[in-house]
Amino acid sequence: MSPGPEGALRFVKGHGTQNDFVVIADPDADLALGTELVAALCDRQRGIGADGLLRVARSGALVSRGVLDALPDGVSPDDWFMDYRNGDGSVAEMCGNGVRVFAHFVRATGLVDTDTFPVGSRAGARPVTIHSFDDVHAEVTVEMGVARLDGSYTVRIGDDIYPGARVDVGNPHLACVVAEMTADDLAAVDFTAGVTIDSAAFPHGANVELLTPPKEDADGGLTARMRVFERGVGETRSCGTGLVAAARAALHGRGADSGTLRIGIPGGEVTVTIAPDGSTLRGPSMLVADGVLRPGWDR
Ligand SMILES: N[C@@H](CCC[C@H](N)C(=O)O)C(=O)O
Repeated sequence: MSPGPEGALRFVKGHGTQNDFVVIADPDADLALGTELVAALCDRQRGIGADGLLRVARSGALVSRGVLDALPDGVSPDDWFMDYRNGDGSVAEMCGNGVRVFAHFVRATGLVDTDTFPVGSRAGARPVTIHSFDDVHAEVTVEMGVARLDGSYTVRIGDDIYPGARVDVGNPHLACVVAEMTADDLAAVDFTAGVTIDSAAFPHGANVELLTPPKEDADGGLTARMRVFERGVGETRSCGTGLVAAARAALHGRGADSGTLRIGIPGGEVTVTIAPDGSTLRGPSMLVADGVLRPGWDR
């Protein structure tokens, strides 16, 4: 898939647990993806509408075009690179749900013909395993790297203050495991009342997660529920890096540096496994629609 005749642009719409993306294949990085263009494409009234945009390009082409200064850690020039943008047009280092959708897209369109391969991101290479896929559905595990705890901070949401942990998953998070919070309490939190973090502690902003304390289910597994307010987007129905950050913080609160959590978010459920030397995120991807932007759509 590539830009079509007379400026027509093909896209696919996909989501990972309802964190939704416009996916554009641009192997040679020909498109000038400016902030305004991305924001317009992701706008739910004047564009296609999405939480973010995934450009599918060869890593080496992004360096040649000056989109990337250099290849990130572990990324080779021929690797497919997820050039991720938030819905407001800003660039982010990583997107966990985005990697699942990206991997599904390159596998289902035949750009890749194996079930394990690396996906390039600004945070470094993120190896993936495709457990199953067809043109619409896939189940994908992403190796998300080490989730690093980095101090305690708070967030104000409306009139309420929540303590949390700063966690680096390649992008910045403030993960708040809220003592005694039930799923109903979590559902009642009003992000529209305003979400304020300490800008000195988070000079580049942060994604904010609220998580209920993990509980043991009938099988002895740990489960929790989460909501997220994303940098560059607002509340989304899921955030892969946020789920890893929240799982890391929750296990740490239980005195553990490894373990597995099933976490429910408004858009579905994923499984996160944390270990001292890395973490994984397993969940679904859906490719929902193919489309073509009409020339002049943005004027
Ligand atoms: N939804 C994503 C995270 C996208 C980037 C984030 N908003 C940021 O600015 O860091 C995910 O699934 O991880």
